[in-house]
Amino acid sequence: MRNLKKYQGVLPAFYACYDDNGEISAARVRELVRYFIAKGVKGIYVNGSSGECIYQSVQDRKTVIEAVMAEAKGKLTVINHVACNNTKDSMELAAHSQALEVDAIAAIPPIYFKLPEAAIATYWNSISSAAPDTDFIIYNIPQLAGVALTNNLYAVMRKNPRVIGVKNSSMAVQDIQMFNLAGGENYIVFNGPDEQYLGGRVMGAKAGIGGTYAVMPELFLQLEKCIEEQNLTTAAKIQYAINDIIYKMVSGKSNMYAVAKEILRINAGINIGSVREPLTALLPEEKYIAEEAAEMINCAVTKYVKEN
Ligand SMILES: CC(=O)N[C@H](C=O)[C@@H](O)[C@H](O)[C@H](O)CO
Ligand SMILES: CC(=O)C(=O)O
Repeated sequence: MRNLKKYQGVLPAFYACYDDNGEISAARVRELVRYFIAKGVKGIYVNGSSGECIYQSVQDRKTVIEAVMAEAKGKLTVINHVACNNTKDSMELAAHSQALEVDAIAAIPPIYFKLPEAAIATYWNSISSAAPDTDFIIYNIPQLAGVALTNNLYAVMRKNPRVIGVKNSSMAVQDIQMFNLAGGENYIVFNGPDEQYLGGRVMGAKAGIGGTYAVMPELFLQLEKCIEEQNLTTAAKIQYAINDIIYKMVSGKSNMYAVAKEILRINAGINIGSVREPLTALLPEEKYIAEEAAEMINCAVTKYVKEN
């Protein structure tokens, strides 16, 4: 039986950290890692959607994970998403990740061309073969990738001993049940949608990876604690509060990650720049959205974390 304990808990998705010219800043990456260590999260998910991965060059992504590992090694579980939509670059990043001793690599399926499942399996297995001593996590995010992980494809992938589970970002919580039943105890399913962390955990996810945890890690850690203690009434209240905050974050035209980065500036004093085009930066007339969300987070932390 595999020991998957290091993956269990709250794992924020790591944001792209830019300097004032919009280039990756290693120093700002390191600052954000230190913030997560101080917050007490289990680990981080680097270079995923929240890391704006598809807008980063191979070198950008290497710079990010190198800076992450310089701070995080031995302190956080680190999962690096390495898929680049072509096998060659993805394998290069996989090998680079293994050399840096990340805990696991992850990959979305190839997007744009509609490939048969056998080609998707070959893509993932080729990537995994470039990191032969590193755990591999399948990233299922059909609403963005345009391809869904099926039970059949998952069964094929489990023949690869490096595959340890699925980060499931599809919106249906029963998908978590499906992957959990298929893999059993030797595999792990990560909840994707932050809005249903509670639902995902109840349906069998043992952990969560999410794009909004970074702005409110205390709330997700408290939610996780309530779930572990089977205090589901309070857990539901915290989940509702989290969802109000997320709805606020996405209520305008600005990209959600741009809003999140502004919240980090307001609440944590951390400046990691904005988002890379074609994502929409925080519009000046929508700064209030970040300010209101930041305030909502502080109120919820006071109510559910500090007063408990
Ligand atoms: C579609 C998408 O990006 N899903 C992310 C990962 O699963 C989530 O963590 C979202 O960022 C989050 O649920 C906010 O909607
Ligand atoms: C979980 C998430 O948002 C990511 O892939 O970065």
